[in-house]
Order: sequence, then C-alpha cells, then structure tokens
Amino acid sequence: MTQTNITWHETTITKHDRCVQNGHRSCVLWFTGLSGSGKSTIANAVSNELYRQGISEYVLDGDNIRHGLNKDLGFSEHDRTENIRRIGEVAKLFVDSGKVVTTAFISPFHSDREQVRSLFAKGEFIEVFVDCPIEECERRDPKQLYAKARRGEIRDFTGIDSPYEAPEHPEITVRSDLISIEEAVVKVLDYLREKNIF
Ligand SMILES: Nc1ncnc2c1ncn2[C@@H]1O[C@H](COP(=O)(O)OS(=O)(=O)O)[C@@H](OP(=O)(O)O)[C@H]1O
Ligand SMILES: Nc1ncnc2c1ncn2[C@@H]1O[C@H](COP(=O)(O)OP(=O)(O)O)[C@@H](O)[C@H]1O
Repeated sequence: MTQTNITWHETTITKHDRCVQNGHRSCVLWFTGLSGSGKSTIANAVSNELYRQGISEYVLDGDNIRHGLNKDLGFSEHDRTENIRRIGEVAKLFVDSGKVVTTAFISPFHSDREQVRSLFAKGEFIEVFVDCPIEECERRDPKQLYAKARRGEIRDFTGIDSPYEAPEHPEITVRSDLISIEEAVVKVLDYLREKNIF
C-alpha cells in the first residue's frame, strides 16, 4: 500500500553535523557474496578495526536481522527482495546517524542492490563483492547448509537452486579464496582512506 498524507520532517541536527562531530564521513560497506564466502567474517573484522581506530561503526548481519526485523521473511525471490529493501532503509538511517555501517547479506539480485544504492548520495554506497568460488564455499560450509541443500533439506539455496547475480562493477572486490581475512581488511580500509571517509 502506498502511503498518503505523510510529510518528511527535516531534523535540526543534520548528517553533516554528526559527521563533523565524529570527525569522519559516514557510508555503508555493502558486502555481497555466496553463503560461506566470508561476508560476515570480513565485515566483522573491518568493523573491529574501524572501532579500534575510533570510527563510529555498526554491523548489520544477515542472520541477526532475520531473527528480528525480518523474521517474517523467507528465501523466495519476493522475500529476499523485501529483506534487502528493508535493510537498505535501515542502513540509510545508520548512515544518516553518522556511522560507517557494514552489512553482510547475500543480496543475490543485482536490481535489489542497485535499488539500495539509489537511496544514497554518490560515494556513500560502497559495494564489496566477496568473490569466492562456490566449490570453496561448499568446502568451508561453516553452517553445514550446503550439505543440507545437496540432500534436498533446504530449498532455494543460493548457488544451488537459487541464483546469485555477481556485481558487475563493485567498488571493491575481495577474492576470499586468494587473500587472507587480514589482507581483505587492509584492502577495505585503504579504499575508505583513499575516498577520504576518514
Ligand atoms: N535458502 C537459503 N539460501 C541462502 N541462505 C540461507 C538459506 N536458508 C537459510 N540461509 C541462511 O540465511 C543467510 C542468508 O540470509 P540473507 O538475509 O543474507 O539472504 S538474502 O540476502 O535475502 O538472500 C545465510 O547466511 P550466510 O551463510 O551468512 O550468507 C544462511 O545462513
Ligand atoms: N580469506 C577469508 N576471508 C573470509 N573468510 C574466510 C577466509 N578464509 C577462510 N574463511 C572462513 O570462511 C568462513 C566464512 O564464513 P562466513 O563469514 O560466515 O561467510 P558468509 O557470511 O559469507 O556466509 C569462515 O569460517 C571463515 O573463517
């Protein structure tokens, strides 16, 4: 349902004010990749390092959001699109609050990611493609979900019987089968410094 009779209220204190107070710009690092590619691991490691350096950060992680805000959603194409739409809106609020937000969602559909990108000012949405061959993700299988999907116990599993559309022009690509977690963190932080986020 489209809402009517709703007015947007500008706050007195703006995103700019909050960024000045924090001493850095805000943005979202949008990690995308197959299950087991390393999104959560790298997003968390990046956030830890940002925190250590005094940057105001926050992690939005797939499994956690699906326990609360999005617990009504499953893994159909429609539900994944709605999942990403809501998370995009939440990420926008966090960016407005002045934070460097890391998100770790498979976000398999190109159009959904581009829809989220369109919510942000230029340079605020940083797509991080955690690129890892499915064979390696399946070998890692940290939650034994590939094994279950292969046995037919999980339907619509990304990479098995549900598609993953790899980003065409991500701001950052991390080949998590070729570089270490530490090297991935350095790559992401170098990008943020190069773009004068902090
Ligand atoms: N069918 C199916 N396909 C993919 N993933 C599944 C599925 N069922 C459960 N899981 C678990 O849910 C996590 C993915 O949730 P996301 O919110 O990131 O997915 S999506 O962006 O809406 O596609 C995913 O987490 P990660 O392994 O961290 O990616 C899985 O643990
Ligand atoms: N270079 C790497 N980058 C990220 N994760 C790695 C790397 N090498 C091994 N791993 C392991 O792969 C697994 C990735 O799991 P996870 O971060 O939960 O992936 P995702 O969030 O994409 O599902 C973890 O057990 C992690 O320790």
